[in-house]
Amino acid sequence: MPIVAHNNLPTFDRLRAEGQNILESDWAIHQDIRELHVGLLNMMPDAALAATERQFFRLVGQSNQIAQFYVHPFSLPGLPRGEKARAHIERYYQSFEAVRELGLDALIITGANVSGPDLAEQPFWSPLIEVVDWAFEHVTSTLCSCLATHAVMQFRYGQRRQPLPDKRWGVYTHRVVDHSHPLIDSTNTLFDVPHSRFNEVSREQFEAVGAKVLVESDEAGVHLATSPDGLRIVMFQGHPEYDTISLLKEYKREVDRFATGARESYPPFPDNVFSRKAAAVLDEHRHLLQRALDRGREPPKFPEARIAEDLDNTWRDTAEGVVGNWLGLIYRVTHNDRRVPFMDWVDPDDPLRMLTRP
Ligand SMILES: CC(C)(COP(=O)(O)OP(=O)(O)OC[C@H]1O[C@@H](n2cnc3c(N)ncnc32)[C@H](O)[C@@H]1OP(=O)(O)O)[C@@H](O)C(=O)NCCC(=O)NCCSC(=O)CCC(=O)O
Ligand SMILES: N[C@@H](CCO)C(=O)O
Repeated sequence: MPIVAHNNLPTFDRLRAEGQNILESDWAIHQDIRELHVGLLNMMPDAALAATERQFFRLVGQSNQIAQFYVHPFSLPGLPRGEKARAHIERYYQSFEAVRELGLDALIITGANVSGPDLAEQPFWSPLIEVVDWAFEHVTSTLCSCLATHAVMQFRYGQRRQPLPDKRWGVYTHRVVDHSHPLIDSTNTLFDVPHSRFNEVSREQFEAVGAKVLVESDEAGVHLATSPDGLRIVMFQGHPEYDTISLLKEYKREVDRFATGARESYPPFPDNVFSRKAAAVLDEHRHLLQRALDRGREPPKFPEARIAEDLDNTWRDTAEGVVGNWLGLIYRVTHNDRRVPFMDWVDPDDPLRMLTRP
């Protein structure tokens, strides 16, 4: 939440000049204080469905301890679902139609697991476009994660993601590229973000369509970019919402796939995740697993608990900071009627310029 400039202390001028979020006192008095409504379009596969819910609820909830947030999860027809996940969605999720009817201030779209190279062939393609197109006109800002970013870059901006030679998988150091943007002007300038993807949209592709690249990694590429207007679509390629154990879970899944013959090669370690001690335990497991397979014996149990207790999380506080900035910016420009994306004097094509009242 912004600080109110309730007198003429020179510090306010200095902070304003830095681009800090300062609320003028006459605006503060008239601000329409209310709760914020955040949609969560959860496209993650069944095994990660509830974990992903928790991750984004946590990020939104912990980003600000004062404002009230209502998070509205919904999903899309066309995503393959087992019985349990389908029942969970039917019981606890809203339909897109119901969400659209009541309106949202913000929308988060998760990543998804897809098979096949062409996103446009996926069964969720048309429903996803419908949601994003509606949101672009009616929701103040949409935050896209990973595959959702790739989909938006393809259908809104005509830039197709490219397959990577090897899966980009691990935790990587990133730098803030544009310090002046209010989404990241108060974060650390150097911070970590997990990535887990086979595909990539490059910096050149973002820049070719006028998107603003805000956070990038030498090793992992672009993490954070926005639509050319600076706010209406916020695109993550990484997974700052991931739990400390998420990449370990994915590694364990790959080891299990090797054990059952579903993958040929033993999986590499995700980058920068395991300590030397953890790597030694996992190498030992690989050795025992290979020996069991060679002798036709039951594979040993994956040493998950031993590894989990040794993992560090080096990305969460920055993730919360960015999400807090995002929700704060949305609050400043959103209309009191939650079905209307912007207050009357905000220019949808340049909403950040209107942070100071005309
Ligand atoms: C790795 C697995 C399979 C792990 O699930 P499992 O059911 O096997 O887990 P498990 O070991 O049996 O443990 C079950 C417990 O762990 C929790 N759990 C499950 N997955 C978790 C996760 N990722 N992070 C944190 N907790 C997790 C469950 O809620 C459950 O908790 P309780 O017992 O407490 O209930 C899953 O998380 C998964 O499918 N993740 C992959 C997600 C994915 O596809 N990402 C793609 C996005 S990337 C993208 O968008 C693609 C871009 C591109 O293609 O380039
Ligand atoms: N954007 C509104 C808050 C949401 O109703 C205001 O600043 O008054």
